[in-house]
Amino acid sequence: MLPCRTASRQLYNVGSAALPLRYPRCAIRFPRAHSRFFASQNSIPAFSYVQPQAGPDTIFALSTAPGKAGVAVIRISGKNAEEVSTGTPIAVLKMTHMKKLPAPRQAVLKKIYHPSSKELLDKGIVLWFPGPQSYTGEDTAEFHIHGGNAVTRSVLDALGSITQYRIADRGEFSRRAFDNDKLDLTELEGLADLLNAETEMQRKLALRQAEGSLRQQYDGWREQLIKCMALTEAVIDFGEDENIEDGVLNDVLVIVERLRESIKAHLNDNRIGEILRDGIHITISGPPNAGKSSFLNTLARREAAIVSDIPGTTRDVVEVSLNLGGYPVVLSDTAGLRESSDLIEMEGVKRAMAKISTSDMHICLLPLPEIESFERLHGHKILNESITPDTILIINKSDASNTISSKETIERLTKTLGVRHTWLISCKTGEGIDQALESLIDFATSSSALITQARHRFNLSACLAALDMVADYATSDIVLAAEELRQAASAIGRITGKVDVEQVLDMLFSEFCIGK
Ligand SMILES: Nc1nc2c(ncn2[C@@H]2O[C@H](COP(=O)(O)OP(=O)(O)OP(=O)(O)O)[C@@H](O)[C@H]2O)c(=O)[nH]1
Ligand SMILES: [Mg+2]
Repeated sequence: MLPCRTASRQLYNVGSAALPLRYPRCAIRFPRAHSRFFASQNSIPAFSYVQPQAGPDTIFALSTAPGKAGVAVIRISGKNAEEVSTGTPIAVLKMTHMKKLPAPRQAVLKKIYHPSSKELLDKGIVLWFPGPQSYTGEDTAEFHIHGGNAVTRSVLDALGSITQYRIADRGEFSRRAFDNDKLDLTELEGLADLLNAETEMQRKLALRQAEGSLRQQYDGWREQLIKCMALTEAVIDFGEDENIEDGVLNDVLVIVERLRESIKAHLNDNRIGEILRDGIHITISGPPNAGKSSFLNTLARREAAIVSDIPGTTRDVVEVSLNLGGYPVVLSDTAGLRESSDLIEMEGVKRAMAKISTSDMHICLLPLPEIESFERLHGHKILNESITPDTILIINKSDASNTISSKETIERLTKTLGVRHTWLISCKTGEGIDQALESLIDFATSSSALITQARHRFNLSACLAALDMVADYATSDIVLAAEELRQAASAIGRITGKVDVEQVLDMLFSEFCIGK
């Protein structure tokens, strides 16, 4: 099987001209569907197969933040060297005066010298990670040195003096890890998010993704699709052959149906992953004087918005960025919703409505003392327009009215407005605030793998659309069904960065023993 694989890799690089290479090597009859397969490889997006970087260069960079620090880590990565006299081993040996490389992954304390002038630069820890058991998959070394500016510069200069050593480009270590199949695109995105995470929840989400939570899920789906592709191709080419079992197509449809359900459920997640990554946008709206600005200030724990008993105090949108229980939140206070002849106030109302429509979560705040009149008037026009079943109704000023006698009114209003959640609070006494906060946070809790990027959602939707077509074509035109399966697999492959025809062939060979 190995020569086959090698030939196939060459195919990727040189295109269809190299096709005949694999036939004599594999000594198999090559069916017509496979030529269709190869022909379609031209449509694979550029990043689906990443050409390894040309040249034998070894890269190095300061991996810790620049500036004064206790320790600075300099990382070096180069192609796996056959001999210790090339690539990464050179720096390790020449700069520490060691006769042989240290044991892999074991810290050794060494003096560090300039490789040509032999000048002593620092004393630090040296770590050696022979490829492929390293972050990049290449031979890698780390120097943990003193974190002073002059020390780090001297060691970086010394590394730069070694032939074919160069400073790494931005993200080049990770790029090499991707090229060497150590990480897929979702893990790389998770890693980037982890470095940018500002709240506890963002950290957890990014770490889960960097650890491969999405990769496992998507790779599993892709594997299933590849199996379906192999089965369908076999039916196309050997349909009449007695080796093909009955009901193969049915098996494909069962798998496709299962995948459709799983992908649909994954897509139907209220965008929680993206929201957590980018921050939850919550808008507070309601009639004038309901206590919207007071609620914003209570959550922000500062006087971010002006509070007064004059209705119509807030005229514009006031935004505050918060960390609510580890979740990044952008909270917007808005102008009170009411009809007015004041042009400025109406502009504020317009802005409030626009904010509500673009936010991830909408809170409608009503004052308890006026709740009866709201019910009698059936709210009012603008207020009603802003409320959807996803709106969270918060009744404020519980201290200013009898909550027991209002209980029934609140229940009726909740029903009339058709909202699912209603909470009772008092910004004045703090009653119900903690529960409201907790419920707000509950909205964003989930332990499953979450979609974190619009790119994933786009490709998953494309995959789902292609799977819908598979079900449609399966009985009428199996060749088109096979093409839709290929589209579905490439859509998933575009998320992880893998689109590889080789796996389909492997699966086909193993399941049907072609050429036996
Ligand atoms: N008793 C009581 N008064 C409150 C409570 N919350 C806010 N208030 C008072 O209600 C009045 C209006 O509060 P704001 O927070 O300015 O109300 P708003 O909804 O932002 O009003 P506009 O900006 O005019 O739309 C102020 O006098 C607050 O002190 C509460 O829980 N209980
Ligand atoms: Mg206000």
